[in-house]
Amino acid sequence: MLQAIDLVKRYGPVLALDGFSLSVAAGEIVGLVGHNGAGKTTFVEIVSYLIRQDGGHVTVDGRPPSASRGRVGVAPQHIALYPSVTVREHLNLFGKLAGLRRAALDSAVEELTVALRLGAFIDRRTAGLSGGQQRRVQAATALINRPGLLLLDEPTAGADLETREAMLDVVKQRAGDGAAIVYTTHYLPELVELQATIAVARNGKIIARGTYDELVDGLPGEVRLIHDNEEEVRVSTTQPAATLIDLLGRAERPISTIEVHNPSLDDLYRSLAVSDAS
Ligand SMILES: Nc1ncnc2c1ncn2[C@@H]1O[C@H](COP(=O)(O)OP(=O)(O)OP(=O)(O)O)[C@@H](O)[C@H]1O
Repeated sequence: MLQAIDLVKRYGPVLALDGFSLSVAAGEIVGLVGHNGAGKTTFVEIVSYLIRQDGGHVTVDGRPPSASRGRVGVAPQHIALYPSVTVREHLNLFGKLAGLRRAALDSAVEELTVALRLGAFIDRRTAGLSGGQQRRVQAATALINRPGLLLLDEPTAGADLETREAMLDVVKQRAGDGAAIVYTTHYLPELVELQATIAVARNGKIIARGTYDELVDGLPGEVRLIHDNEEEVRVSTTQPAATLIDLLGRAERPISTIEVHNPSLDDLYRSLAVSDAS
């Protein structure tokens, strides 16, 4: 559905994209991760035809971004809503712009109102909504016409639990219906929950791509125990469950706290930085 090959984008002396290649199949969720400035938003902006690349090729379902409007739903990182327009008016506006009419539009608005839990504020202007509520409205505008490609740039940034759950449920459902999804985040557990393929961007290119198990399994996590006398034990381990059982079996004092940390995105970046340098 989405194919990007060797994209290059320069901002003066800054090389924002430097041979960025990524493909996403119908029904696939790709979790695009990477440090600040890695090029994720620049990539999303090129695919959504907000900016042009200086080199490389990108197609959506075989067409260039200039001919793909309506097939691509974008929820940008920075909220872009009309402050004095209500949520319902936003959905109607974006739906009509995407070609939906009457019954189809009404049912799409109804479906998203339920799925993204917009009902309590559907007739309020967006200016008065909380950040999490605005995020949900922004996502709804991207989803309204069931586009074949969804670009969701940090759709849960600053979101509360309810917003995050609603968003993840809708994303899973749309992928199940066949949409290709690029999901940018700084939060690895979301990608685990979405069963996403993970693509790691660094310095304007994708340097690794794979399932969670392929990329993250085998990286060390940590088990931390605190005894009732406040003595602390920390063990770095690739097998947290086995290590925890072992430590509990050998503990000679009662334990007041147990913490198990799975590998984080930072652990993944560190491991890739090490393999890059070697
Ligand atoms: N309009 C612009 N003008 C100049 N430089 C830009 C512009 N947009 C992006 N850049 C630069 O391009 C590089 C890539 O930025 P981009 O926003 O794509 O990164 P990102 O991976 O999305 O980061 P974040 O996680 O912070 O959102 C950065 O060095 C950034 O400063």
